Amino acid sequence: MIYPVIWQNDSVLLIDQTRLPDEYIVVEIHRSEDMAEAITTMIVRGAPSIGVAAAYGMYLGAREIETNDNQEFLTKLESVANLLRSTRPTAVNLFWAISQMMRTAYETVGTVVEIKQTLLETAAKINTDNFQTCQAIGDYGLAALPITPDQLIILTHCNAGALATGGYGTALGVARSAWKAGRLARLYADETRPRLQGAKLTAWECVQEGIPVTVITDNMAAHCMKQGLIDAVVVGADRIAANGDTANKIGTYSLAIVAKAHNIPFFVAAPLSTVDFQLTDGSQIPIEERHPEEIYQVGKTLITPPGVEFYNPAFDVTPADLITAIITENGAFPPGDLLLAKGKMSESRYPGLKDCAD
Ligand SMILES: CSC[C@H]1O[C@H](OP(=O)(O)O)[C@H](O)[C@@H]1O
Repeated sequence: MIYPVIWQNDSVLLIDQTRLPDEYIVVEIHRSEDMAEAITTMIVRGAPSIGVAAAYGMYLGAREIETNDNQEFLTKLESVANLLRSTRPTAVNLFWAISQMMRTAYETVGTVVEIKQTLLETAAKINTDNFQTCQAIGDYGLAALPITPDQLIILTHCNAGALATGGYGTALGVARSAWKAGRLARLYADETRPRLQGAKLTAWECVQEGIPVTVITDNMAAHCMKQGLIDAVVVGADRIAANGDTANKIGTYSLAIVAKAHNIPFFVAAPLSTVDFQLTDGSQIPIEERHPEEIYQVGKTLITPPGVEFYNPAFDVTPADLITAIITENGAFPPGDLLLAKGKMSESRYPGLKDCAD
């Protein structure tokens, strides 16, 4: 099993996702500042993964605060939270995880030393819970997939796999569950310009586990659908508004339009910690813009002449009416029924779910 974020020997180990598939490099993170850098530079990436990473980053910052005064500790911990909040704006899981860690710090009755220990335990719980959540998403997704006489071909976009989560994956979790159940013939993976998470990361995960995978360029998806090669599209999410509008990797919106045009079911797979119930619709989701170098440079090759300008939004928003169902750890729901999905979650699990403030 692939775990992108591991606590070991008093430090956080991250699979460096910028080095895959050529090299499998693990980096050790000891300080919150280095964790923030790892999130910003996408050494660790994927909405749930950066939530887990931020949670451990909160602990790494907390353990460096030298005081026995609880109020001074909490004030300084807010500074750690603000540093981690400044890394990437779109994935609400980052803000949700930080919110859980701050809630833990405020609600733990004890010494600063005891609060620090509880913070480490909370980060570990967010990590292991996400793995279990993804397994539930995978199994509910399997049940939601179309029933076909033959095995299915699923198309996915970017990487919503084990690398993007606490393990197992969301969209790839559905593919894994279908593969284990003998219902998946093959996964088609959009390469996903400009960062190529599909070609580099989704393909790598499939090869590691012997799941048949075909990589296509993003502009081939419509042709594949027209040829009848695709039975369903399953993607991840970075932030979902209360009405089901979903922010995900750039290119997801056009994929949803093409799926609709070909009457192919389009699923979003995401934990409920990805739903921002404070947003009424997708127009309020902040969209990260990244450095244009990601567009004009592929490896060491420059692909555009000097003198051009660039626009590099890392995400787009798919309207709820293009989404067949949102698959959560509590089941698959129409995009407009997310409050019903949340209602099925025991409040005691994450009381802070409702305050995923940025
Ligand atoms: C499990 S959902 C992961 C989600 O995050 C990715 O974005 P990035 O690679 O920029 O962190 C992509 O949108 C995936 O669908």
